[in-house]
Amino acid sequence: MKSTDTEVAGRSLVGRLGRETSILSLQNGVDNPQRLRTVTGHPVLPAVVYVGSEMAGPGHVKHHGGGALVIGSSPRSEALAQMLRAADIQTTITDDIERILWSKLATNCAYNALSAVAGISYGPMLDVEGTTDVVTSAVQEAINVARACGVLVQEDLLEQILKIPAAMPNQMSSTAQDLARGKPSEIDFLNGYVVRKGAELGISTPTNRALQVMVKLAEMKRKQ
Ligand SMILES: NC(=O)C1=CN([C@@H]2O[C@H](COP(=O)(O)OP(=O)(O)OC[C@H]3O[C@@H](n4cnc5c(N)ncnc54)[C@H](OP(=O)(O)O)[C@@H]3O)[C@@H](O)[C@H]2O)C=CC1
Ligand SMILES: CC(C)(CO)C(=O)C(=O)O
Repeated sequence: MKSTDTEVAGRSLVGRLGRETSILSLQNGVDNPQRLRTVTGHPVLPAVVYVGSEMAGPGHVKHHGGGALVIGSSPRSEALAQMLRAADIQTTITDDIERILWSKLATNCAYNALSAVAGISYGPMLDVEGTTDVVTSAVQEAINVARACGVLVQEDLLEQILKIPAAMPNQMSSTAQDLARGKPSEIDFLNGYVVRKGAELGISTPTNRALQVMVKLAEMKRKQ
């Protein structure tokens, strides 16, 4: 589910889970596992989802690239990973899930809002002069906030992020898909999270703020 639905969906699980049940959070953003733990009282395994997909119609999932999962380590993770691998889902376990969650968040901060506001797929985005500067600035701000939260991302993160448009040229961000479907976006949990944490920790995040506001304005326009 989307980050906007985490509490409602989590609460709906309360009373339906076995005492030993762990929950897997297959979501973008970095704070969903903690929010799910708070409402369910159950262990929650964070997962980072490396896939580009969309619902092209009822019962029709369109795959644009990727397909791997990285899940956080826990006593349950190996059994879960084996189950996922048996279903042909490439799954790895990491002791450093916070770093990977933040790296994915930086990726979402780079492209989701731009794809959503322009209604454009990733392929041609970097051809527009200045887009690389905006992406670089959004990623650098996210890295600064991650560092202030005690999380060091990989050194070549920006370089990897700049390769994504070539790797998933037809992908529209999940935020673009939300806007197109008239659904609330997750922007407050993506660029918005970086802005909130940045404000808390005294780190300036003007590019992420602008990207968040642009998506909020597009959402407002859709409602008019
Ligand atoms: N799409 C992509 O390419 C990628 C998405 N992600 C992340 O994965 C997560 C899910 O995204 P995605 O699958 O695209 O989202 P979708 O909007 O396609 O699907 C969300 C699903 O959650 C269900 N849902 C919503 N509220 C509840 C609830 N209270 N109880 C039970 N189910 C509920 C919805 O049901 P219903 O349809 O009935 O409303 C829907 O089936 C997000 O965090 C997203 O950022 C990560 C990587 C790539
Ligand atoms: C496609 C991808 C990986 C990058 O933006 C994504 O996570 C999303 O659209 O939310």
